[in-house]
Amino acid sequence: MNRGRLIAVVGPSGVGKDSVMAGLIAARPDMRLVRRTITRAADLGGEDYDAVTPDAFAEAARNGAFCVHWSAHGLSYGIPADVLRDVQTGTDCLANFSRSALAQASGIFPTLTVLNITASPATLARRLAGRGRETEAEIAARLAQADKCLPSGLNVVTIANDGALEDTIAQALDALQPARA
Ligand SMILES: Nc1ncnc2c1ncn2[C@@H]1O[C@H](COP(=O)(O)OP(=O)(O)O)[C@@H](O)[C@H]1O
Ligand SMILES: O=P(O)(O)OC[C@H]1O[C@H](OP(=O)(O)OP(=O)(O)O)[C@H](O)[C@@H]1O
Repeated sequence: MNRGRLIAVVGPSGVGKDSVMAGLIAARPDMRLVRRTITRAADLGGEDYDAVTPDAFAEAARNGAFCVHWSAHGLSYGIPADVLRDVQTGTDCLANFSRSALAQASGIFPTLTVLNITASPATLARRLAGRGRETEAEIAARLAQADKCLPSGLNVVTIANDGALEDTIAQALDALQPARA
């Protein structure tokens, strides 16, 4: 079977995951940019997501709407179930992911590829404040979780995003080639 990859983009809050993903999709429109379901108020920016209530999320999860879901920052996040079908039929799918959900995802997606974005603590703090989506307390809580480890044994590409976004995107595009094993 001509399998695609689930490309899970991970890294601390404010590191630039959504920004890098936007650049990747602009250069590789053949990939699917996964639209997540999140129990976050609508229209807060940063990414296009399906905003739902906690009750609606729980019901969707019970009904099998997600292939992977997790909780973080007091929110629930779900990856639509049809991503599994797309990957199995050859489409590379790009998703903003939790480091804590990678072990779960690797059991479902044998072609899981992890794009691990890093930046210094000072860069993270500056970017989160500049983004303006979270309160100061929420930003502090996110910065406290910046150093989470990745599970061992995964296919991981690590790229620093302290410099120009264009450079990071170019490195990521290069690292994600070839598209097929
Ligand atoms: N290389 C970069 N240089 C400068 N600003 C950046 C860079 N990458 C991302 N940003 C900015 O940092 C903020 C956080 O980026 P975002 O993509 O939302 O991160 P994440 O999804 O990892 O939380 C945004 O305001 C974004 O425009
Ligand atoms: O387990 P972790 O790797 O710490 O990730 C926890 C959550 O943080 C990010 O969410 P979100 O996009 O809401 O936040 P961010 O933009 O501030 O990273 C990421 O997509 C996960 O859902």
